[in-house]
Amino acid sequence: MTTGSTRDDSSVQSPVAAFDFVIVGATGDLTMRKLLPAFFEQFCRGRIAVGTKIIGAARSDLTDEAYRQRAKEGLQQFAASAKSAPDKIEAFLPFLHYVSLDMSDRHADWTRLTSLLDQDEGRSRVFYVATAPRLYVPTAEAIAHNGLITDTTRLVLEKPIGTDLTSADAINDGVGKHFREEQVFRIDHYLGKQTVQNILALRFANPVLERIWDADSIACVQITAAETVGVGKRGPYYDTAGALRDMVQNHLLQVLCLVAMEPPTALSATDLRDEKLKILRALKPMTSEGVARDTIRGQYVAAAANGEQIPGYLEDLGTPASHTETWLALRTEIRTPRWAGVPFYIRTGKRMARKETEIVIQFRPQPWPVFQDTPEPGFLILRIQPDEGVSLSLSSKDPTAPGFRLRETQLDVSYPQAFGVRYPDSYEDLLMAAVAGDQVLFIRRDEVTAAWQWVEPILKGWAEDVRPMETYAAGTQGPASSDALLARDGFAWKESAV
Ligand SMILES: NC(=O)C1=CN([C@@H]2O[C@H](COP(=O)(O)OP(=O)(O)OC[C@H]3O[C@@H](n4cnc5c(N)ncnc54)[C@H](OP(=O)(O)O)[C@@H]3O)[C@@H](O)[C@H]2O)C=CC1
Ligand SMILES: O=C1O[C@H](COP(=O)(O)O)[C@@H](O)[C@H](O)[C@H]1O
Repeated sequence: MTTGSTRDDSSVQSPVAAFDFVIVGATGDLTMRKLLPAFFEQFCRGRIAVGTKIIGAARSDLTDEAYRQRAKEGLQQFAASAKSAPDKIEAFLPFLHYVSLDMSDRHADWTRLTSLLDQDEGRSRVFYVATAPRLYVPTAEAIAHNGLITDTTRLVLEKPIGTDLTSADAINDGVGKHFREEQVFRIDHYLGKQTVQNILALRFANPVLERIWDADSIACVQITAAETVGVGKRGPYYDTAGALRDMVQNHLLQVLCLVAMEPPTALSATDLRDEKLKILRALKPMTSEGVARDTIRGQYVAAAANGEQIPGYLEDLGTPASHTETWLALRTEIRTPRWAGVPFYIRTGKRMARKETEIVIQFRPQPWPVFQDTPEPGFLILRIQPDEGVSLSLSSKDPTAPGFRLRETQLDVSYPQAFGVRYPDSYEDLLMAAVAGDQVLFIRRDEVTAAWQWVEPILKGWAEDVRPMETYAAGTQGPASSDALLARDGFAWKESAV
């Protein structure tokens, strides 16, 4: 893996060879909040060579100067290093250029964009499509039509890749007419998170863990991605997606794959993605009965929490009715020898009680009684965000009590403390990996297909209402029925202490 090292915040690294990076959708939310700040952080670390061009493209009529001014305001608001290094912003802005262009229109005037692009065939050229997904194929076609695809040209596609298997196939087929699979970089920003990449390090660099990483030792796995925010400005998109398409089909299935996969032969894009694909294909298919039994969906309603009145989803959206789930929980299994019979639970939602993304590995209990107290089940918790780290709970002898009384204690590693650095945003690694042509952190077409194949029966079951929508009060962990999903198997959600 060429990416993923944790960096000393003060260290300056050597620049990568100058490249051309076209952001299609350059005035949008994603560009301002994530993409430009990511490049800026890389610039602060010395990674952006003189001669690099970051070319914003959108239909709005802007000059380079006006775009740089917008970018500056965006960086001041969203870039982590903007406050400590304000002078760097001025030094970074000249790398930015702007082209006013409808990138989905092959017959528009592409001369300015063409003239900005370097003609050196060996130079890395990236088109990052940060527009609505319906523009992905027309944009790829227009780029091809205007003769801008070299051997070292890459196309980065934002999620979502489709809303179901058919639409995903249409996007993949459409861009595949012009770009080879090795040139297509389907982004999943969870793979850019250091803590997600660290799942591989924990598992495959620590034999003590890998040896107990199976159904003999592990009783269940819980993956939670809880957000406190609502749908914000992205309501119109979200209402057509819902939590299953927005979080599970991509991010959380990818996380599950990293937790469950067999060791790859090497950390190459092919080996890693082959192993993830095997897990996606081994997920127990959801039947209609399975959807009714093993899934729960919910929508948040207005509630008071922490002295604050939180609006419901319909108020957030400004609509009288919606059938979109803002929360879900599900149970699945992986049909491999390693995982036979181990339930994997996934839970995600908006407007939950706390922001936390974590993976809980619950170990099997002690098979014979030694102590009068029943030891707590052992847990290994991988904290993806925001309190990045890992903890292992151990039953320990309570020194304040007579005899052998047991208490749960923690071995805890906080990554920011251990490494003493700012944690880079996930887009930093991903953008630079796309420039380098390294696909290890990107999703291959067959993974997208397999993920949709598994998700589709759930969408169908929900469309047929085999599992009716529930509501949950904003600011809570979701509908009460989610406890029953685990209780049935003798488990409970492991909630972090607050
Ligand atoms: N925002 C986020 O947090 C996330 C977004 N995404 C995905 O990223 C993509 C972009 O999202 P977001 O930034 O929120 O969207 P926005 O609506 O904020 O921005 C869309 C951008 O596309 C430009 N645009 C629209 N049509 C064209 C066109 N024909 N040619 C060139 N530019 C065009 C718009 O500018 P103009 O109107 O001037 O052309 C604008 O810059 C979507 O696919 C979204 O699902 C994924 C994960 C998170
Ligand atoms: O892709 C998305 O992810 C975010 C959550 O990302 P995180 O890095 O903050 O965990 C989610 O809010 C958004 O709805 C979804 O589209």
